[in-house]
Formats: sequence, C-alpha cells, structure tokens
Amino acid sequence: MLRFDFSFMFEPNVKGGITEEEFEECKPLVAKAVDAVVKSRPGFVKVILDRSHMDAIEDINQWVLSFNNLVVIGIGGSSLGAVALVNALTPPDWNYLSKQERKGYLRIFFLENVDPDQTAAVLDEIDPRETLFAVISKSGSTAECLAHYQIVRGLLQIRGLKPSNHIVFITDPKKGFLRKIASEEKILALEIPPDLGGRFSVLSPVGLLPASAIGVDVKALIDGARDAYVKCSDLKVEANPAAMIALCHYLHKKKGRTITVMMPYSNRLYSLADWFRQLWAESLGKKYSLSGEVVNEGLTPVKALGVVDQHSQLQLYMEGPDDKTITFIEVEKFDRDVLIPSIHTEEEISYLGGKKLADLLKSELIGTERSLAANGRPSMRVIFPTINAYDIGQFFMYYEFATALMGQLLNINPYDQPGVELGKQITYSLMGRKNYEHIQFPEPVKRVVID
Ligand SMILES: O=P(O)(O)OC[C@H]1O[C@](O)(CO)[C@@H](O)[C@@H]1O
Repeated sequence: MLRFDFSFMFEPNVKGGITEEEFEECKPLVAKAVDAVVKSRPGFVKVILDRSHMDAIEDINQWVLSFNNLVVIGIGGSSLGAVALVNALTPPDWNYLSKQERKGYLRIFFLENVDPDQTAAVLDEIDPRETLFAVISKSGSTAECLAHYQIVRGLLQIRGLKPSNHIVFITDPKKGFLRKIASEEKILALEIPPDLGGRFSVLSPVGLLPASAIGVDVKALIDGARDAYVKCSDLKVEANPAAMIALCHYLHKKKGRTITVMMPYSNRLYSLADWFRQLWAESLGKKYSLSGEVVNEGLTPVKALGVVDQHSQLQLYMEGPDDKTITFIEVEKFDRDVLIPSIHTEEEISYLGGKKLADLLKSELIGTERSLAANGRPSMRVIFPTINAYDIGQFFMYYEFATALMGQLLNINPYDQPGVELGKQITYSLMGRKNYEHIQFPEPVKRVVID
C-alpha cells in the first residue's frame, strides 16, 4: 500500500508551515469538496468501476501478443500515463531483451513529439511486419498524432501490409476522424469514454492496452485505483491522502507557494512526475472561475529527479524564492540493489564501503528533506514500499482525485483546457488546413533579431 507523510508541510516541523488553526479551519472546506467530487461521479472514477474496458483489453490480448513490437502514437494525456507505466514497471533495458526474456511480451516505443530525428530513429528500430501501432487520440484530431498515423500507415502500405491487421485506434466512441476511419475501414477501435479527459485517461484502454502488451498485471493496477478511491471518498480529511494533498497545496498556495515540485528518488518513477505535470498544469491553470471572473488561477508543476537534481536545483529550493512545496517520492525496497565495495581506507571515502546504493539514495532524500525543513521549506513524502502495478494504480487515483479537489477549492473547472486552442488553430492555419485561413496572428513589431 502506498503511504503518505505530510509532517513537513506543518508547523512546528517547518517554520511558516500550516498551523493547527489553519488546518482545522480548512478541513470542513476540503471535506465539502470531497463530497462534491464523489457526488459528481467524474469520468476518471467511472472508468475504473466499469469492467468493460478490461474486458476489451482481454478480448484482444492474443492478437496483441502475436506481435513483437507495440508503437504507441499519441501525445499529452494520450501517452504520458502509458510512458509512466512502462518506465515504472519494466526494467530500463526492456527493449533490448529477447522475446523469451520478455516472456513473450512486446517491445514498446512511443511516437509523441513530431521531432523527425526521434521519429526516424523509432521507425528504424521496428519491422512493420511484426509491429502493432496503437493510435491514441481522444479527439481524433490532434495534428501530431494524425501526422504519425499517416507516416506509419504509409510504411505499412509500402510493405503491402493491410492497415487493419496492424493498427488499433483508441478514441472517442462516436466522434472524431479516427472513429470515422475505424468504421469505414473496419479498423479495431477501443473506446475512451466521452466524459473522460485525456489527462485523466490512463486507467482506460489508453494506458491499459500498452500496459497489458508489456505484461503488467492490469487487474492489480485497477484494484489499486479502486482501493485508493475508497480512501479518496473518506470525508475524514486526515484519513484521506487525496484530501490531504489538496489541503496542503491549497493552504501553501495562500502563503504564496504556487510551485509544486515533484521529485521522485527513483529513475523508474521519474515519468510519474511528467504525467502529474500535465494533470496539474492543464487542470488547474485557468483564466476564468466557475462564475466567469478572470482569476488566472493555477499552480506550476515542476519535475525534479532525486538525487540528480540535488546537484542542480536544490540551491534554488533552499535559498531562492519561498514559492514552492516539494513532493518527494520514495521507494522503500528496490527490485535490485548494488553493494559499494570497501576499496579505499581513507576517511573521505571509506564510510561508503559496505553500504548499498539504496542506503545512499535514502540518506540523501532524508538529508534534502530535513535541510529544506530547517530552512522553512515545506515538503511531503509519497512512499512506495516497492514498485508494483497495484501501488502505481493507487498513485494515479490519488493524484487524479486530488486534482479534482483542487478544482473545487480554487473554484475553477479542472476538466477543460480552452487555453490550448488558439495555438492549435494557428498551427492549422500555417499548415494550410481548410477553414483556418482566417486565423489571425499578427507578426510582432521587430525589436531585437540577430541573424
Ligand atoms: O487525445 P488527444 O485528443 O489527441 O489530445 C492530446 C492532448 O492534447 C490536449 O488536448 C492539449 O493540447 C491535451 O489535453 C490532450 O491530452
């Protein structure tokens, strides 16, 4: 079970932390928000309670496992959750293992960014004859996804391979371009429920298909999320991790701490911070309140990697502006550990001999946490006893629910993202899409341009 420690969010552990009075005063507000979110039955809750998504994955499991590679085509919420799952639950050298070593599961690649060097390198790695392409887009209209879809489809056609034998779509049940092509060409298409936004969709087929292709225990993942949801629904704030996450960030925001740093002390869990970054940023960064006033709300998520970023960011976190809270992610027991041998006897190195790398990592986490606390900089810890599917499922649910609670507390809609539209429209216009010719984007007055 995932555990949480909020001690260093509070006085007296951190000077300038949350006081007892502030905590007591805020609890009813947060409990009310919990009640409201539970009653609203958001899409990210419904999806884990609906068995049909897991069934859809099971139904195609044999077909999926007949391939050697899975290429996931998607961006933002249509890829970040799957990337986080893959990085957390497979060893770093997964794609270099033999099929036997992978127990028959698939190598996995992602086409997210439209960086030609990256895309070309992925395509060089795979043989289309033994590859399944999962084209994932809630809207079915995202330019990056549709560009990659056409590239891989072109590749299949050049090789004389039938697209419907190598492509699966994951998209809205009714709307969008991918759905249209799916029904016209009988391409298999799994569903993203209409009320489930991309950044909340990791526990739908969006994350479940890639997870099952690499052998993740999908049932454990969903069980973890379901059990976490039970705790998320608890109106007793101290017993509810999502409520505590929301309460702490809400109260620290009031104290001017508007930056949320997520810092896993684990390379395998680093991509969880990427997933969280989109969730927190797109959900909470809003111009208008629910009543239509301009509020320009939001908390800025930042990712950092322990211990690497101690040697890059920590100076700023310690002595720079007091505008951050830090969330440490700790792993209690790694799958593997490495012994540091005792080679030298000199005092400056001998203390390391005979210790394990995990001991050093843990000591550095504590050192960072305590030094920040001593300097009045608040933090919290999320503790993974081990890295496994069940706890990853829990993590997703706790943070999705906490994000929905923050939406309530900040009085904004956490489920839309109107701010990304204008950029998309300008791109369409620049790329010559019909009906977007009229989009205006005035050239800037030239000031300093160095050629
Ligand atoms: O799944 P889609 O519709 O392709 O969208 C991808 C991403 O693009 C966004 O709409 C932002 O541009 C995200 O909210 C979403 O996760």
